[in-house]
Amino acid sequence: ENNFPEDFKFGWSQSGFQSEMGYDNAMDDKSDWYVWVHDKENIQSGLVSGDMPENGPGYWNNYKSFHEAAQNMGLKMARIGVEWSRLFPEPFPEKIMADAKNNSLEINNNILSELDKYVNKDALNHYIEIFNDIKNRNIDLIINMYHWPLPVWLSDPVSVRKGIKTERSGWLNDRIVQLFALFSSYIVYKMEDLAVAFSTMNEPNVVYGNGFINIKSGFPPSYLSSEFASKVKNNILKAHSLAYDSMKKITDKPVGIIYANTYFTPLDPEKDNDAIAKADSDAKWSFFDPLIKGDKSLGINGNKLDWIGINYYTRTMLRKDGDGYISLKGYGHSGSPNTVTNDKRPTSDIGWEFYPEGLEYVIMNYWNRYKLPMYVTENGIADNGDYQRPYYLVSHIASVLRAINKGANVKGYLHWSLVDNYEWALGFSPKFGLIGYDENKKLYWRPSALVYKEIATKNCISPELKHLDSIPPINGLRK
Ligand SMILES: OC[C@@H]1[C@@H](O)[C@H](O)[C@@H](O)c2[nH]c(CCc3ccccc3)c[n+]21
Repeated sequence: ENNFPEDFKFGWSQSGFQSEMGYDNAMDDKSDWYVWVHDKENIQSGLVSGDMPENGPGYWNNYKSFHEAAQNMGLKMARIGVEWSRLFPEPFPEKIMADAKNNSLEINNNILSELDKYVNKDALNHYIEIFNDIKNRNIDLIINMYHWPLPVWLSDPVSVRKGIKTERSGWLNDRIVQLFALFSSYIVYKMEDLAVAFSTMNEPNVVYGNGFINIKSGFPPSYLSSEFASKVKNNILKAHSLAYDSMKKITDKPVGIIYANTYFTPLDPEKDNDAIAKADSDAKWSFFDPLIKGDKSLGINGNKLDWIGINYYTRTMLRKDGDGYISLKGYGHSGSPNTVTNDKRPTSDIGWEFYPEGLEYVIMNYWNRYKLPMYVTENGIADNGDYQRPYYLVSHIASVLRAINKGANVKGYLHWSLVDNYEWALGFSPKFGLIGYDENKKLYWRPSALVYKEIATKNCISPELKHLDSIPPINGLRK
């Protein structure tokens, strides 16, 4: 079958912290990530770029130009993140904090209406205005509750980095389980009619993986501790589970979670194959089995997911190492920028390897294991020249279609991202946008935006574009 299903949605994904700021009145300086990227020691040590998110594309103000571009491109779905720190720049009331601390918080209608007194009304009304504009353009919205920043009254990452004991230790402090569920329920309580689906979190695995294991990633708190990493993982699993239950009391709409995925490949298929299964269970099933099948030790009784968001960019090359495995540099996320890997695959502006076939296999892995509906919620490339993106776009969308034709229930493909934005510790240099913006924040389309428009409006990869479902020609441009 060449056509995507009738109700399949092509769209884009976006997060608050990376895209909202850009004008003085769009400032949100009450989040841990804001503090983190302004921290002098983080900048001096090179842990973060020194770029400032307040110089971003300013979605908070010019969201209409983003939405106009998306509508013009024929896009029918957006996954947008809300920022806890914007909505609640000041702490929740004492009583709520105390109840959450001893895990005795009752999330019900009167506590939700109580929060009306503490929410930043301007921020709340502005998010509702933005989401109404999306709805009025017949674009379906998935609201995501958490995409890495936490309010500063919950998280002081510089103290954690320094090993200074603090109550504001973010996901390390058990109280966050109930506080996150309360926050997520409040968003549904106020915005239920504006979304077709909800996600609790974006890439929880990156939060503990980059925060406490790959501490050179520049993610807060950059504190090496596998014990802390698993503590955060467990609190996040509990928080999602409680949030799911509380949200489902207020809405029948599907509630899912969005996860960072890679396709594990063996360096030597003869020798390294059982490392793949172990890596898959460590990286994926150890997170999803508790939520879907239940986990007594975590007090989760299963069925806490209506859909799964698949984020995919590239593969990871593994080699067996004892009864474990190691991932190899030079491939996948750890290639060198703008060159060619040993597998003759081009790499992006930030060194990520071109590996579209992995997306089909990752989708099939999840489908065969859980039979849950999926969205591809992120896929894209840092490619300022738009040299590879036409090929990247078509070959990954073709990979999704192969999975659909094998029976997987994939309901949409959301590209990362519509417009260039703030790439965390790397700042503004990686250009993931189909669209860029100039010094006056005026949007300009890269050629791939027209390729995506063609696919989205025709709901298929038209014959004229089929040739792009291939590895881009590696010519003189590459060293
Ligand atoms: O790096 C591009 C995007 C980010 O801008 C999104 O906020 C984030 O959801 C996201 N995840 C991934 C794949 C996993 C990853 C996360 C962080 C750093 C490197 C890889 C790529 N991306």
